[in-house]
Amino acid sequence: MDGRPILHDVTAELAPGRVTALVGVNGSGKTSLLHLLAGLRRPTAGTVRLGEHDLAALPRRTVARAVAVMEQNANASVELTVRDVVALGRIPHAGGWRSLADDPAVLDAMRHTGVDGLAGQAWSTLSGGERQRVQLARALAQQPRILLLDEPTNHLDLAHQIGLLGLVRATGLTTAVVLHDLDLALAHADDVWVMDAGRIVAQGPAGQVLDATLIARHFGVLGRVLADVRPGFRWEGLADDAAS
Ligand SMILES: Nc1ncnc2c1ncn2[C@@H]1O[C@H](COP(=O)(O)OP(=O)(O)OP(=O)(O)O)[C@@H](O)[C@H]1O
Repeated sequence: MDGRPILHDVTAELAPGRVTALVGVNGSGKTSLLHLLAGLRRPTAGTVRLGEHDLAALPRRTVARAVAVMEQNANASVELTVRDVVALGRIPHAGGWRSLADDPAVLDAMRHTGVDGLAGQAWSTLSGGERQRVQLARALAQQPRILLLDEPTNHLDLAHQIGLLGLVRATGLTTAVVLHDLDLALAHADDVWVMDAGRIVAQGPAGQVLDATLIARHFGVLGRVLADVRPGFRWEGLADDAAS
C-alpha cells in the first residue's frame, strides 16, 4: 500500500431493514467500503459507527455477533463438511461444550438457503454456486443484525442469482451488497450507493438513482431504462463520450 487514500468524503448510513446495493465500475472502492463497514479494515480518517458506537472501539466478538460478512471467493483451507463450514458462523456465540454443528441455528440456516441436502458433503467438492449458498448459510447462522455481501451472485446461474437475492431480502436484515449487475440491483435492492473513484457519487432509492444519465456518466455505457414490463435496462453499447 502506498499510503494514498482509497475512499474520500464518504458519508452514508445503511437504512435499518433495507437492502442497499453498492454499485460502481471496477476499482471504484466498493469492496474497500464494505471492509470498512465490516471492521475488517480501519479508516485512516473518520469513523464507522455501529449504532452509537465507534466500530473500532468494540470488541471483535461483539462486532461478529452483530455483523456477518460474506466475502468474494471465500475459501476453507482444511477439509470441512458443509455443516462444519456453516457451523463456523456460530463461533461468535460459542460458549460451553456443545458442538457448534448441533446448534439449531446451523440447521435453520442450511434449510433456509437450501443446502441442508449437502450437509455431509466435503466443501472442496462443491460447485462454485453451491459454495456461495453455503457461505450465505454460514453468515445467517451467525444470526447477525447486519449482513454485508461482496458480489454474492458470482458463479450463480440466473435463477440462483435471483433466488439468492430473494433469500437475502426475505431475512429482513439490514444489508449491504456489492453488485455488478444493475438489473439485479434494481430488482432486489431498496437503495443504492453509486461509487466512482472512491466516492459515493449518488445514493437513494434504486429506482430513482439508477437512470440512463447516471449510468452513462459513471459506468460509461449508454442504455435505456425499461419501465414498461419491469424496471430494468436495455444496453446499447459502449459510450466513448458518455460523460459529455
Ligand atoms: N490493500 C490495498 N493496497 C493498495 N491499493 C488497494 C488496496 N486495496 C484496494 N486498493 C485499490 O483501491 C481501489 C479500490 O479497490 P476495491 O477493491 O475497493 O474496488 P471495487 O470497486 O471493489 O473493485 P471491483 O469491482 O474490481 O471488485 C483499487 O484501485 C485498488 O487497486
